Amino acid sequence: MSQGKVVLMACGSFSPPTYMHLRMFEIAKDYLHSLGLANVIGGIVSPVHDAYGKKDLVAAQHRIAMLKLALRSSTWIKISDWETQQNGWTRTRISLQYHQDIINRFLTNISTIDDMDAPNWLPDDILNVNNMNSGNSIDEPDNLMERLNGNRVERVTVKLLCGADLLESFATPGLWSDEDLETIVGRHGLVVVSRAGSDPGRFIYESDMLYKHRNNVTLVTNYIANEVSSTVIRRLVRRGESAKYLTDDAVLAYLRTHRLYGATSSQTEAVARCS
Ligand SMILES: Nc1ncnc2c1ncn2[C@@H]1O[C@H](COP(=O)(O)OP(=O)(O)OP(=O)(O)O)[C@@H](O)[C@H]1O
Ligand SMILES: O=C(O)c1ccc[n+]([C@@H]2O[C@H](COP(=O)([O-])O)[C@@H](O)[C@H]2O)c1
Repeated sequence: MSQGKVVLMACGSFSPPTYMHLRMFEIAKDYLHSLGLANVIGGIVSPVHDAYGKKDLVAAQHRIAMLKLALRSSTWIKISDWETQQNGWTRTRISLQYHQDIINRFLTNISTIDDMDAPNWLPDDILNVNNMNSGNSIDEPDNLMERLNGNRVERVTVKLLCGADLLESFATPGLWSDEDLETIVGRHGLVVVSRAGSDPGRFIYESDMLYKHRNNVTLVTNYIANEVSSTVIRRLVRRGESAKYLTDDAVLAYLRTHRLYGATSSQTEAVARCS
């Protein structure tokens, strides 16, 4: 049965963004559409706050600039800087809820946000509210929203899009709160893209919480496996080796210009000579 309108949101460091960070959106969207599981109307990349403190996490302004370069040809994946603008690190449950609330409030034009400018991460389809609401069946009508709006409005669910390694981090002691995980999986839902070395099906089976909510977890097999990661790119850059074709040329040029991850000036000059 269709799960209705969905926005996919990926959280992470993106330090730097790789082709796989963006590719997973395409793979997930195609899978959900081909099986009629959901109508994906947008994608959001939400880079983590600097205070997350992960090793090699460069300043958010750089990560966002690189994401903009990597996503300049995308028609449907947007970047949200909301997490990076908060006073400190934001838990993923809070971020999913925030983005979902804003989308649904915008959709129903609730008075508390009457004067709200549309955030630049809002999916284009949401901006065209009339199109959104025409001729769609409603799986779970929300009476409050219908009353407020006087229309039948289908709510949007923001689901967490992640790689299987992030799913498996749920078992890291003390990393996630049980209550948050229950909400993320039970209320939002997960779309998990396979990654070498991970067995998400078994991981779900072995977790009582995930097994209980397994209908809300979509596993997507990435048949064109690609183990590029930010770690790999940082290592190559640090060693003065080529990271070309692992991420966008413009991302590589940016990180060299700004000497990120130990990129050297000679690398910068080499790029300049070639372009
Ligand atoms: N090759 C990949 N296949 C599937 N998912 C991926 C891949 N690389 C990253 N992801 C997913 O992208 C999201 C953001 O991850 P993150 O920023 O940690 O990327 P990363 O490349 O794994 O970073 P790092 O190497 O710094 O740990 C996570 O959900 C992660 O699982
Ligand atoms: O919400 C939580 O409790 C939580 C615990 C651990 C990690 N996260 C999020 O998961 C993402 C992990 O990113 P990374 O680069 O460490 O794979 C990042 O967006 C974090 O905010 C979130």
